[in-house]
Amino acid sequence: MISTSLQPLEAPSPAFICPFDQACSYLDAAARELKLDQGLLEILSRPRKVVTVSLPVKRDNGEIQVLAGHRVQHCDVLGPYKGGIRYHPAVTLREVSALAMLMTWKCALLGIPYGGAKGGIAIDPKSYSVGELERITRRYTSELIDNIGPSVDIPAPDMGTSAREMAWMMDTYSVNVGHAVPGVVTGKPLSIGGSRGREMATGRGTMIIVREALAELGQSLEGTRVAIQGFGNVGNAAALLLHQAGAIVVAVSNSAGGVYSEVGLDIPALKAYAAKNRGSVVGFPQALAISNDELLTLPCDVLIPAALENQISEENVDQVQAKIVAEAANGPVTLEASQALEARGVTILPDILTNAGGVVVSYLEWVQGLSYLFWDEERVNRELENLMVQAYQQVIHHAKKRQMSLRLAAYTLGVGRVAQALLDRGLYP
Ligand SMILES: NC(=O)C1=CN([C@@H]2O[C@H](COP(=O)(O)OP(=O)(O)OC[C@H]3O[C@@H](n4cnc5c(N)ncnc54)[C@H](O)[C@@H]3O)[C@@H](O)[C@H]2O)C=CC1
Ligand SMILES: O=C(O)CCC(=O)C(=O)O
Repeated sequence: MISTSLQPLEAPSPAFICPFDQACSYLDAAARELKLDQGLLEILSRPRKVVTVSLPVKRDNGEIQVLAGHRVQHCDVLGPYKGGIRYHPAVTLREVSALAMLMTWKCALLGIPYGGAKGGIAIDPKSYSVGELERITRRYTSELIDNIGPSVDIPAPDMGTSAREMAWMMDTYSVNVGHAVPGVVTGKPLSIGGSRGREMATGRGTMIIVREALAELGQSLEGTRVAIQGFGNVGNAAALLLHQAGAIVVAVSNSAGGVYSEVGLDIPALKAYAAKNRGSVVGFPQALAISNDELLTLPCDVLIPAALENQISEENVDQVQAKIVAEAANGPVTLEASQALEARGVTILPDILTNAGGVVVSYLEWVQGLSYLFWDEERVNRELENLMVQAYQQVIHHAKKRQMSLRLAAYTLGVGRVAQALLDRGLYP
C-alpha cells in the first residue's frame, strides 16, 4: 500500500497565520527603519534556494510511505547556511521558509559568520520507531547531499530532532563522500566531534537574556516567577538553569498538558519524571494539572514560550499576565499579539536574540572541529555568555536610541548587517 504526505503548496485557509508572512512583516518594518532600497528588500524577502525531496520510507509493517522533506536556504552572504532540522506534523514549506529567514537575521545579530537555513519533515516522530526514523533521516540526508556540507549548509537539531539524528546525518554524508566529515552538522554527540554545552545552549542563552532583561529593570532571577511552555531541549534546559539561579518555575507544559505549583516546581525531579514518561510532565506529583492554554495566561513575571509558533495570538493576548515574554521558541507571538503586548508595556525578548544560544554553540562546535581542538564546558559557556550579553547590549542600546521595540531593534541590526554585506559584495550576483 502506498500513502503520501506530500504537501501541496496551495493557499492556506484565511484563519491560518502564515509564519512566512509574519517574518516578511518584520523584515519590512526593519527595511523601512533602515530605508533599504526596494531591490535589496526583494532579495532579502526571498529564499535563495528551496529544496523539496520525496522520501520513500518502508514502515516496519511493510507499508511504503512517501514523505516530503524540505530544506530552505535563505541567504548565505555572510557564510555557509546554518539552521536546524524539524520533525513535526505541522511542518510546511511556508513554516520552514520563515524559520530559514529568521536564522539569517539571528546569525547576523549574534555576529557569527553564517547565513540562514532550515529544514523539516512533516511527521510526528513519536509515531515512528527508531529504525524508521533512522531510515527517514538517512534518506533525507542522501537526497540533500549536493546541498549540504561544512562550508555550504550545516544542519543542526530543532524540534523533534536531537544529537541522534545529527549522528545519522553525519554518518550518511560521510559515507557518501568517502571520508568522515564531522563539520557537516552541529549538535552532534561528543563521541563524533560534538561540543560540550550544546545540549543546554539554547536554554542557557534564554536564561542569560532573561537575566539581563530583569537587571535592566533593577530585578534579579532570584524569586522571579516563571512559566514555561514546552519541556523539550529548550524548555527543559531553561527551566533547570532558571531554577538553579533562584527563579521560581511555577508551571511547565508539554504537548500533552501542563503542571503548576504555587511554591515552584522541583525541576530536577520533574526532569527525571519526564525522562521516564517519554518527555511528558503530565501526572507529576505535588503539582496541579493545568492545560497549555492556562499556562500561557497564568499570573507570573516571565512567560517563556519554548514550543511552537503562534502560541500567543489575538485570541489569548488580552489574558497574558506576564511582564516579560521571552521567546525561546521561534515565532511564538504573532505580530498582532506583539503589538498588543508592547502597547501594554510588556517587554518581549525577541526570538532571534533569546534563542540564539543554540546556534552560537553550534558555531563554537564548528570552530572547535575545524581547528581540531576541543574546549572544556566552562570555556564554551564563557564564550556563549560573552556573545549573548554583547548582542543583548547592542539590541537594548539600539532600542533606546531609536525609541523602538526590542524586536524591531534586533531585526534592524540583523537585517542591516546582511544588507551591508550584500552591498559590499556587489549585491551578491
Ligand atoms: N533545539 C534548539 O537548539 C533550538 C530550538 N529552538 C526553538 O525552540 C522551540 C522548541 O524546540 P526544542 O526544544 O528543540 O524541541 P523539542 O522537540 O525538544 O521539544 C518541544 C517541546 O514542545 C512541546 N510541545 C509541542 N507542541 C506543544 C504545544 N502545542 N503546547 C505545548 N507544548 C508543546 C513538546 O511536547 C516538547 O516538550 C522551537 O520553536 C525551536 O525552533 C530555537 C533555537 C535552537
Ligand atoms: O544550532 C543551529 O545551527 C540552529 C539552531 C536553530 O535551528 C535555531 O536557532 O532556530
